[in-house]
Amino acid sequence: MIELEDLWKVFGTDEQAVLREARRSLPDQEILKRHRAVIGVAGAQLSVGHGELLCIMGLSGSGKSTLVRLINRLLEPSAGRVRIDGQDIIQLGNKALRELRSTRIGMVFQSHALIDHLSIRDNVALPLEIRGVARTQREDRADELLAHVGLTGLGDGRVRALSGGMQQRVGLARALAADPDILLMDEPFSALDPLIRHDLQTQFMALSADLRKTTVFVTHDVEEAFRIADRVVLMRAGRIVQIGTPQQLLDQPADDYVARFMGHTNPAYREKKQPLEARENA
Ligand SMILES: Nc1ncnc2c1ncn2[C@@H]1O[C@H](COP(=O)(O)OP(=O)(O)OP(=O)(O)O)[C@@H](O)[C@H]1O
Repeated sequence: MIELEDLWKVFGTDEQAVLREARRSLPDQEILKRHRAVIGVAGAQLSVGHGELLCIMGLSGSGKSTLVRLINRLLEPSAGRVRIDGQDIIQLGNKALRELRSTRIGMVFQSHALIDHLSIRDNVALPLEIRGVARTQREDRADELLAHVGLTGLGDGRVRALSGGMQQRVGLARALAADPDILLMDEPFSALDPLIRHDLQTQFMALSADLRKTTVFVTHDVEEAFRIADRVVLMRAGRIVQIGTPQQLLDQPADDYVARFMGHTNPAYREKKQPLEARENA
C-alpha cells in the first residue's frame, strides 16, 4: 500500500550537491559540517502492506520522524518516490495533496495539538467540519470514535480537564475521524507514564486489530515496538539497517549494531551489549 523507493532527505542549503555526493558514498561529519547539511533519510526502500502495523525504531536523530513526514509530504524529499496504492504522491499538486491528507491519511503526534476552546467532541469532529460534513453527522461520528478510544460520554468536556493519556486518545480519535486508510503515528505515547503508556498500547492494539488501518508508528522504545508491531524497521543515521518481524531482528540481526540495539531488551544478547551512541549525527 505504501512504497518508498530510494527516498532521501538532505537538510541544508546545498541539498542537491550533498545528495549527489551522498549517493556515491555517505559524506563524513566534516563534509556535512562544511556544507551545513544533515542527512535525515538516506535511500530508504520500504513497503508497508494493507492493514500492516509497521514500527520505525532507532536512536534519537536516526531519521524516524523525517521518514514518517516524507510519507505525507509534510517534508519534501530531496529525491526518491513515495507511492500510495501505486500513485506517486511526490507528483501531486497542492490541491490533490490536501485532499489525500484529509481523506486518506490520519496523523498522531507526541504533542496532540488539540484546541483548548473547543469541546472534546468538536476537536474530534474538526477534520469532518473542514470537509463540510453536517453538524449532527459529524457529532455522531465523533461520539462513536470517543467510545472507540474509551472516552464514552466525555464529548461535552474540555480538553484541558483531561489527563495526558486521555488527550492522546482524543488525538487518536481525531486522526480516525475521516476514516483514513493510513495512520502515521510519531511517538504518540512517549510522553506518558509507563503504566498509562502500557494501557494505551493495549487499547491501541485492540483498536488496530479491529480497524486494520495501515499504520506507520514511530517509537524509540523497543519494547513498545515489539509489543505492537507486525514488522519493525531499525534506522541508524538516516539509513534503514534492517526490516523484519520483531523475532527476525532478535534471531537474525543483520549486523552487530542491530544485535547490540536488541541487546538492550533481550537478555540473550545482553552479554554482548556495548554502549550505543546516545545520539546519531551528534
Ligand atoms: N528541519 C530540520 N533542519 C535540519 N535538520 C533537521 C531537521 N529536521 C531533522 N533534522 C535532522 O535530521 C536528523 C534526523 O532527525 P529526526 O527528527 O528524523 O530523527 P528522530 O529519529 O525522529 O529523532 P527523535 O527520536 O529525537 O525524534 C537529525 O540529525 C536532525 O537533527
